[in-house]
Amino acid sequence: MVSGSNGTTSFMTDFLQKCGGYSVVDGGFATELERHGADLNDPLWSAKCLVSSPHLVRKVHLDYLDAGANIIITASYQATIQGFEAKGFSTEEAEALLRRSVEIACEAREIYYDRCMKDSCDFTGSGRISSHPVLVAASVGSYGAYLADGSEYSGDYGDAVSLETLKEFHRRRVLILANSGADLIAFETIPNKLEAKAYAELLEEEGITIPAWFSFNSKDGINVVSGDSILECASIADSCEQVVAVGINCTAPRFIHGLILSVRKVTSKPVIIYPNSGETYNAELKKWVESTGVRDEDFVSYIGKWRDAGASLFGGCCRTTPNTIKAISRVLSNKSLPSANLNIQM
Ligand SMILES: C[S+](C)CC[C@H](N)C(=O)O
Ligand SMILES: N[C@@H](CCS)C(=O)O
Ligand SMILES: [Zn+2]
Repeated sequence: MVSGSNGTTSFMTDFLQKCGGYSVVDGGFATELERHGADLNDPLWSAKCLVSSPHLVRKVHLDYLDAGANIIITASYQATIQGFEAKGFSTEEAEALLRRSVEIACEAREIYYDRCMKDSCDFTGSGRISSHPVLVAASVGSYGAYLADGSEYSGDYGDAVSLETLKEFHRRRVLILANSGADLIAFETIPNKLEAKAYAELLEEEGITIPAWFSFNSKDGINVVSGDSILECASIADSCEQVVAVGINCTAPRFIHGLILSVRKVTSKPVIIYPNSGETYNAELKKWVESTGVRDEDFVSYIGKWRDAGASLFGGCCRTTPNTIKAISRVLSNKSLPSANLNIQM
């Protein structure tokens, strides 16, 4: 894997080039586990399946690869040492589960590559598919995700939580994921500036050499969910040497266009977007309020606009499915179409 600033700088641009200019990220992971029957009403949320149903975790990764994803995000969003310990696991077991999240994603990628090899897809000498290279991104969800009360949608941790609290909370987990065999770290659903700063300082203090992306969430299209300025948050990401992409996830599609324009004002790093379906989450019930989201067709019809605004990595977050990703993949590979005609047939 890359190390040193030069390698890190070109990591994502090289990858995008290999993918043909744009890259497809996977879709909602936890919500896809739920669609397959997993009960995530648990403080560990999706990380519960690392213990109870690793085969389902692998299947969901594979479904997204089959749908055309170039980047799969591990099941570690809500996997924390503190969260596992609260469930009675030892520190060693908790750390092993974090590593396991990456192993499962890597296994899915191997199965996918083997299958493609058998189907004689276009393989390069290096054993990678030229038109469909795949990265494994180790998810790091926020401190608010660990709290399991939906606070990644408020970003309000109270005055007792300082920069140091957040750095100490994430330190060991980030170190383990950075040395787990993942290609990069996905710091996702970042709800406030303090947590972005904590991640940036951690990466630097620990001399972490694998690349990372920083992805924020918003509920008004102007600021991140805490009310902190997206410009300030994205600037923190821009200043961090290890960060190879900056963007927005788990945010309603209608806010994405304006947010891409804002992010682009403060960084020339590749912009990643993976919106949710636009539905609302009830953190108490751990359930989604249905019928308020956009249909896959509508979601994907925005892709041309988001691409024109300057994004280059596209996927989905909560309540999007392999169908959404299939449609995104199809739209992006149809390069001959002008943006206004980037329509899809589902
Ligand atoms: C992105 S939200 C839907 C994640 C779930 C939350 N941390 C919870 O445990 O309820
Ligand atoms: N990668 C996580 C993000 C939740 S906001 C998931 O898709 O479950
Ligand atoms: Zn989400």
